[in-house]
Amino acid sequence: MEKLLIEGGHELNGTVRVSGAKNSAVALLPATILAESEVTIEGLPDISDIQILKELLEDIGGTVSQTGEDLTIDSTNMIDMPLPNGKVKKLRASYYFMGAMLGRFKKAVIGLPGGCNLGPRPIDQHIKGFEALGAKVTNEQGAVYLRADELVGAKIYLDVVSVGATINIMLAAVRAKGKTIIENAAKEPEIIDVATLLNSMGANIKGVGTDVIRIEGTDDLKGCKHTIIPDRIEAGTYTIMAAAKGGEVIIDNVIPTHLESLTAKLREMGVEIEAEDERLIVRGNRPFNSCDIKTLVYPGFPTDLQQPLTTLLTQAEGTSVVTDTIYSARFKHIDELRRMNATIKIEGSSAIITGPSQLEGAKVKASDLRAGAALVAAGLLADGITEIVGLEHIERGYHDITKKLTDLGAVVWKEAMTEEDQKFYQNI
Ligand SMILES: CC(=O)N[C@H]1[C@@H](OP(=O)(O)OP(=O)(O)OC[C@H]2O[C@@H](n3ccc(=O)[nH]c3=O)[C@H](O)[C@@H]2O)O[C@H](CO)[C@@H](O)[C@@H]1O
Ligand SMILES: C=C(OP(=O)(O)O)C(=O)O
Repeated sequence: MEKLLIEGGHELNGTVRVSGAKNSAVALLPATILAESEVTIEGLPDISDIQILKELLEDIGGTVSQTGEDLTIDSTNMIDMPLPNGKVKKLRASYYFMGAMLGRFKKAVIGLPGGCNLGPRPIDQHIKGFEALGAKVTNEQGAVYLRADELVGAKIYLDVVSVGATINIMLAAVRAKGKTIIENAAKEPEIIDVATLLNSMGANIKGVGTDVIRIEGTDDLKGCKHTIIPDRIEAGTYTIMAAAKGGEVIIDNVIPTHLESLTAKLREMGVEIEAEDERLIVRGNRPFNSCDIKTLVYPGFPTDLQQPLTTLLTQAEGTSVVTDTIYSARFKHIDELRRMNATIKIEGSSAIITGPSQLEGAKVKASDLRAGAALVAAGLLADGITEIVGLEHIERGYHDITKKLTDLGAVVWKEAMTEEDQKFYQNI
């Protein structure tokens, strides 16, 4: 087991290139099951979620070959192998095997998904959608069993705006007979990316990016090539880090409109940001103004950037309130930030941050992916050395964060955990 060490205080300068979007990638790979031939996805991030999905595709009989950041998946010989446990529990997006396998085989057995522990993360809307398409869905000993004689298009109204349910229903509906309409659909850019791949395979999906998606089903899907969109959450994380410790940092390979909710808030705080076609130029200008944030579905402020932004708000003058309306308990990073001398209290689904605080290096634990990103940002700002464990969470979503930060001038390295560390971290 390794820990990440950061010597705080160093200014960041230079260019960081953003990788392909995790939340697209984790849906694009299962979507290839539907093609029954060869699909190439270009520009995938090198993160542990992708490694696991690759293995799951091989477990059901797929052939996966890799050239640099590109994967080619041949799904011709895949079978409806049950995937009840083990790897599926290591990530959230294994739930996309439900929609994709149901679409292709009309049958699937998939363990309940894992992913970041952010409080309750039900999948009732996914199941409601599959049932509306004609599947019988049961839950037995932690696995979801799905079976349909045939899938028939239906009108499905989502009670909750859900990224996962919107994509999962799309995956099954592209192979259903007739027309499916998803109402109150989510509008995140990753959903558009998945629909673009499916349409390149021969699907007929209209309306993605709005809250009504119309799908005309077909069994005639084929192989294709697709380039993934850049990761707006990784880009946002580096933008926040650049605001905290720039210097001048260029965030390269971004779609600036995907980040407008963040850049608007950062400008309100006093951060200087120039947006060009595919890059952001960020300059950290102290003092920072305090501001209030409420996470919302896209195009609102993303919950996945709430935790890293909280770290930056510890540097703002006065009181800021961060409210998470998507995951009301997504605050596991707060105790760790307090350990580093931040002044933050939690009231209901809000964190109330009073700044500015000089953060101090400490031994802290990343309990989930974006908590990890928040702690890395705190380590860059802190006096002295910060030690972070829980790297397995960070590596689910950040392609080589150590190298990217080192290239910007941060002092960051990994070390093996000692027995003393193991004992210390068991108690926090
Ligand atoms: C792999 C992936 O893409 N993960 C992202 C995805 O997660 P995920 O797709 O799991 O998140 P959803 O958009 O589904 O969840 C949004 C809200 O709806 C609720 N809900 C969801 C489904 C359901 O059937 N019933 C229900 O009540 C959830 O508990 C949550 O409160 O979107 C989240 C919200 O932007 C992000 O934080 C995650 O990074
Ligand atoms: C919550 C996240 O991921 P997942 O849904 O994969 O757990 C995230 O990317 O911040």
